[in-house]
Amino acid sequence: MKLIKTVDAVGHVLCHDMTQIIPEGEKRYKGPRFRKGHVVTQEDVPVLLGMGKVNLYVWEMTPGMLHEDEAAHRLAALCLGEGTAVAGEPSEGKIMIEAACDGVFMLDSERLIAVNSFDEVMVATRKGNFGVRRGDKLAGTRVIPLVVKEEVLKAAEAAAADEPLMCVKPYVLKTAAIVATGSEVKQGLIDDRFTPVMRAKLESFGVETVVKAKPGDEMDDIVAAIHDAVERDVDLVLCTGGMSVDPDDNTPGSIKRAGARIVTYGAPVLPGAMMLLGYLDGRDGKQVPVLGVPGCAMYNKATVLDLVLPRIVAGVELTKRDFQVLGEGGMCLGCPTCTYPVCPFGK
Ligand SMILES: Nc1nc2c(c(=O)[nH]1)N[C@H]1C(S)=C(S)[C@@H](COP(=O)(O)OP(=O)(O)OC[C@H]3O[C@@H](n4cnc5c(N)ncnc54)[C@H](O)[C@@H]3O)O[C@H]1N2
Ligand code: MOO
Repeated sequence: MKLIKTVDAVGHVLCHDMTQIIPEGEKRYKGPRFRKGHVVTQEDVPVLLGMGKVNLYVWEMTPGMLHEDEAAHRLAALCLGEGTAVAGEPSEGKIMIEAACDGVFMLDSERLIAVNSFDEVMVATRKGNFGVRRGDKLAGTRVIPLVVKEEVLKAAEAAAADEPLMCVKPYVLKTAAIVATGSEVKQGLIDDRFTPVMRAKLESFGVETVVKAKPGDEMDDIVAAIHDAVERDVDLVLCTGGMSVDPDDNTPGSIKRAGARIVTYGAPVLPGAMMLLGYLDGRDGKQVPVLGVPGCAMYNKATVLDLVLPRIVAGVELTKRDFQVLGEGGMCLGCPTCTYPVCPFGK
């Protein structure tokens, strides 16, 4: 910070707000006329002199220093992957990033930490792996001081390693089969309550249920229903029930026998500990996700399914680690009134 004559201040950055008071008349006003961070222009000089400001405290804009707004644009550029966009111009040095389409918001947590490890730089985001709508806020970023050494930005850019930190992947899976297991369901001893719940959930991601099967509990029948669904070229197969330890809980074994490459049977999430995810070879090398969804998903508003479905529908192939990391925050608190997704579940 240095003190300079106002007449020499063009191009320099103000260090604090400048209050203007016009006591009467049409232009009666009291408030900040120039904001901290404002870059003084030629036209501002007479206004400042008229406010009695002969001298100003300014940041020195020496070569190699960037104004916070320019730095904000540089930081935004690090963030912007597929399906994201800048939301307007920087305001007081902060720039916002929003979703350019519906989809699942994904970010690289490790590189985000690397960028945030530089003292004068910050990028704050919403939690990754959740569904967002077009126009939703995703992230905000700024530098902390009013002016910053360009070398700090360069270091942050190197930490981001030429890859956007975040993206919104649009939902690409369009059709599903629901295979509702259970002899009681097949025989009509109870109404099938699971299929409508799953159909509505899939629909909320734009997935239409085009095949419905009730194969009972026999493994051969469940395998045949899964194969039939894949032959009909659905994008996703969702099997309900029969996921636990009863002797006639044959769904995991059937999914395996159908030939699925099993990613996980079990997840550190409650409800939903008994979920299974595998992939089956479909037409033209397509990898078809096959889900085994435990009974809790028929009953609870939010389960493990909600934590993984956005990515699955966006065509992201999940790994065992994607499930392992769900443990922290993976316990639903069972609040009397469920406010999911505005709650800590999965966060
Ligand atoms: N000894 C253990 N028992 C249980 C465990 C365990 O680890 N050890 N896990 C529990 C958990 S957690 C869950 S979740 C459930 C898993 O249930 P399943 O997926 O095996 O569900 P089912 O046994 O097939 O059915 C449970 C219940 O829901 C009814 N059901 C099933 N499908 C439908 C449908 N389409 N429409 C209506 N109702 C349906 C079914 O008739 C049963 O009443 O296991 C716990 N037990
Ligand atoms: O663990 Mo069950 O699959 O939580 O409700």
